Amino acid sequence: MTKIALQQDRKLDAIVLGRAGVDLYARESNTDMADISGFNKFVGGSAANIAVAVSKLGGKVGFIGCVADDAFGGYVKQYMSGQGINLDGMMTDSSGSRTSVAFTEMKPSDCTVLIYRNKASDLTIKPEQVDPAYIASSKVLVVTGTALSESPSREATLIAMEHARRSNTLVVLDVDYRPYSWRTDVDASIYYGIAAGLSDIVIGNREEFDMMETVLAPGNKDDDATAERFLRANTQVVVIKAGEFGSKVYCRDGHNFQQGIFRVEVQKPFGSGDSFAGGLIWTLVNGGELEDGVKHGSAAAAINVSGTSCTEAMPTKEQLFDFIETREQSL
Ligand SMILES: Nc1ncnc2c1ncn2[C@@H]1O[C@H](COP(=O)(O)OP(=O)(O)O)[C@@H](O)[C@H]1O
Ligand SMILES: O=C(O)C[C@@H](O)[C@H](O)C(=O)COP(=O)(O)O
Repeated sequence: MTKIALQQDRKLDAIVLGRAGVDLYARESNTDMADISGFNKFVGGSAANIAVAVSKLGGKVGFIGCVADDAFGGYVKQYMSGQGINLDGMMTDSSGSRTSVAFTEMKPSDCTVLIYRNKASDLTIKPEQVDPAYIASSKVLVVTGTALSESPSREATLIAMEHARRSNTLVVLDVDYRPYSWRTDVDASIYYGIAAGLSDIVIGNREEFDMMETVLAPGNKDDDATAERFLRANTQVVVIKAGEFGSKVYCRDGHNFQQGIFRVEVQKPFGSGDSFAGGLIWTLVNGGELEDGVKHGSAAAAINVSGTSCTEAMPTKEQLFDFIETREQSL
């Protein structure tokens, strides 16, 4: 079993950096975008989803991001603070940028998710708006990688990671790769490479590691070789997620293991990665073993994909343990 060393004397368990926005989910299941009659409104965005996941499990969570100075921005902040999330690092931009908005179908597979991110407010966050003392008040900094896609958010993210390293705040990178946010895969792989080297734990799926290997190992599909390549600099753990095939975990000391999934009736595929990260991080900040963290992440993801939203379908601690007790894992 593997323990991840963490500073314990911190006010917050985790600060998540990235986008918080509005998610509009189709009212009808198994219906194409063109035929949907309307949408239900929730708060979403990869980073907000992870923050809510950790908070609902009982963690003390903060957030670094930016929303627009408008009604959607207000809605996102109101919901997140209602979830007990500290918003000292949440900025509001009045320059005409827009809070990220996602529209989704509600289908178990081949599910369209359209994200409107023209002039996205989250990407306007500036390095000088990132407070090193805030980062030093947390056990973990979780970075969602889309924040690296554009300046000034890119520089804000890199300095946040640098502050975290200086204050012994554990850094987790959730790759969260959205191809349309980047000019080219080469650009993306270079910035992700820098960010991965600043991270203690790197979490991504195979396609995301393919992108990160664009320059260094184009065409590689071998998870073992990928892990070896990324277990460098500060990185102690690499997690390679594989949807219905579970996940593989590699540690710097040579230990590795796999985690299967908990089979459920899937309502929609999105939200799995964010709930997985939430369950894993919540376990680690509470002093749990890495193996248990990955199992909790896998269970939280299964619960989430069987629900009809991302944030609202994140489980509480009681729901998570009840679920694990009553379900079989398929390995
Ligand atoms: N259909 C599913 N049923 C149960 N668990 C799932 C399912 N899809 C994904 N998961 C769980 O969620 C984790 C992350 O999902 P994955 O799709 O790999 O992430 P991402 O959305 O970031 O690509 C998986 O490793 C698995 O544990
Ligand atoms: O990340 C977004 O901006 C929108 C999300 O809230 C959305 O629901 C989604 O696609 C989450 O997917 P995942 O990150 O692949 O789990």
